[in-house]
Amino acid sequence: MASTSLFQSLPFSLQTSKRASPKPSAHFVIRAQSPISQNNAPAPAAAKQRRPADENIRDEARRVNAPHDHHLFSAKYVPFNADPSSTESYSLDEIVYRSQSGGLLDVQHDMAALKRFDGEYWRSLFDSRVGKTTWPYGSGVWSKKEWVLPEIHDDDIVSAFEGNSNLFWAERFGKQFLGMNDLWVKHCGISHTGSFKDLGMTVLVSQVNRLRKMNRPVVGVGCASTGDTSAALSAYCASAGIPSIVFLPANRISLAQLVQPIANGAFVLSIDTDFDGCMQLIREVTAELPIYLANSLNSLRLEGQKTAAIEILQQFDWQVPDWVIVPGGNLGNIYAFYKGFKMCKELGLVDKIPRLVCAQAANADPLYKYFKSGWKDFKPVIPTTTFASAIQIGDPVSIDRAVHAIKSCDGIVEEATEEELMDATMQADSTGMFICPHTGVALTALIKLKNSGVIKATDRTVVVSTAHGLKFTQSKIDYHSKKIKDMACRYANPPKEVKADFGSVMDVLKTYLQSKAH
Ligand SMILES: Cc1ncc(COP(=O)(O)O)c(C=O)c1O
Ligand SMILES: N[C@@H](CCOP(=O)(O)O)C(=O)O
Repeated sequence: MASTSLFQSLPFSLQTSKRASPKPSAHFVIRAQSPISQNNAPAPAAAKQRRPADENIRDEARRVNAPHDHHLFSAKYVPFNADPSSTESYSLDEIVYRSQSGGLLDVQHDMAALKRFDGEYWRSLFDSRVGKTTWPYGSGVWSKKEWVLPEIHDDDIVSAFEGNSNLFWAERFGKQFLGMNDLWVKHCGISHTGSFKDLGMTVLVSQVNRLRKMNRPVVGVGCASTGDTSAALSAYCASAGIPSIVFLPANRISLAQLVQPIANGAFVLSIDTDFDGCMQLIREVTAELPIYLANSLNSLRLEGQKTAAIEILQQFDWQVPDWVIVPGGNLGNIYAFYKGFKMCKELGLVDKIPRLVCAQAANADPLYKYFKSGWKDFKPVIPTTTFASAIQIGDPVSIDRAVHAIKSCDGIVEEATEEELMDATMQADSTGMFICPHTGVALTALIKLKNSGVIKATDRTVVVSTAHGLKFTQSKIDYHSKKIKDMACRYANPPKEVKADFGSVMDVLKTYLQSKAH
C-alpha cells in the first residue's frame, strides 16, 4: 500500500505523528479518540473505566484495541546479514530455521513503515505502556509489539507479563570494588522462570499458538538446554496447553533448573552428552518430527530478547550508557542486545549505541579465542565444567550473529576463570545482590576492563544479569563451605557453629562486633 493512501485511511493521531509527535494512549495509539488537546498540550488522562465483571483482559483488548494495529507493520524472515540484492524471504508463519544456503535467519521488520513515526512518537508510546495491566502491553516485550511480532493477534499471545525488569544501581559494588559511580545491573533473571529466556519464549510460544490455530503441523515444541531455555519453554507451553519436549545434558544442570520443566509437565529427556550434543540431536529431531524448535537458532526468540536493550534505554530516560556487558554461551543474546540498540538508533529514539562486551567462561570460550585471534580462525571448543553451567557451550549456534554484533559496535570479548567468576559473584552478593555465576562472568569482565583502563571510572556501565541466583545455590554453598578444589574462596562466609548457651553466643557476638567496629 502506498504511504499516502495508508495515511488517508487512518485517524488523526497517526496522520500527524511525524510533525506533531502526539502522545499515545496506554492502549495502541492509533485510535480515533486522540488524547491530544487542540493546542497540542497533553490532555489530562481520563480515568479508565473499570471493565465489566464478566470481561477479562483479553476480552477487553479485543473490544478496545484498534483493529489497525495488525496491518500497519510487518516482519519476515530473511537470511542473516544477507547481500542487499538477496530476495530470499519467508513469512513468519512458515516453519523455517535456516536459509537456503544453510545460514542463519533474521527477522527483518518493515523499517520504512516504522519510520513513518519519529523517535519521540515511539518513546512516548513505549513509555505510556509501562507499569500497566493492559493486555498485552503490560508485558515489557509486548509493550514493544510493533517492533517484535507486529502481525500477531493479541488473542494469540501467551504472556506472563515478562520484562520490565529492575535496572539496579550497584552503588556499593561500584564504589567499593571499582571506584565507579554509575554502575548498573539489569536484572533480567528476576523474571517469571528466573532467566532472560522468558523474553524470547513469550514470542516463540505465542507464534506457535498462532500456527496451531492455523492448523500448521506443530504437535509440540522442543529445545536443547543448559537449564534456562527449558524452564521458560515448559512454563509458557504449559500456560498455553502446548506439549513441550526438552533435551537436557545429564548431570550438567542445577537441581532448581531441572525441577522447572518437570513441574511444568514437559517431556524431559536426560541425555548422556553435553549441551552441544543435545543441540545437535534436537536439530535432527525437529527436521523429522512435527516439533517446533525453540532454541535461539530460531530467530523469533531474539525479537523478544532484544526488548531488554530497549528497556535499558527507556529506564535511563532514553540516554545511552557507555557499555553493556552480556554473558555469552550460545550467543543469541549478545546479538539480541545489539539489534535492540540498533533499532532504537535507526528509528530515532537515541543517537548512538553503547559498546557491547561479551563475557565468556574461560572453560567455554570459543568466541573469546576467535576475538583474540583477530577474528582469523573460528574453532569450536570442547568445553570443560564451569560453575557458569548455563554457558558451558563449545559450538555456539549464533556465532555469526555475535561476531557481527561485536564488530559493529566496536565491542570486546572477555573471559573469566572459575576462581575469578566465583569471587566476583560472592563480592557482588556481599553488597546485597544475589547473582548467578554467569553474572559473575560479566562482572569479572568489567573488573578486568576497568583495571586495564578500557572502561573508565565515570563510564555509565550496565552489567546484564541473566538468571536468578536462587537457581545456583549449590555453587554458593560449595564456595562458602570452602569445598572447592584449588580455589581459595577468599570471600567465603561460612556459618559459625555455636553451643546453645548464652555465654557462648555472647562470646562469638563480641568478637564479631569488635571486628566490625570502625
Ligand atoms: C543464565 C544464562 N546466562 C547467559 C546465557 C548465554 O546466553 P546466549 O546463549 O544467548 O549467549 C545463558 C544461555 O545460554 C543462560 O542461561
Ligand atoms: N543457556 C541456554 C542454552 C541454550 O540457548 P538458546 O538461547 O539457544 O536456547 C539454556 O538455558 O538452555
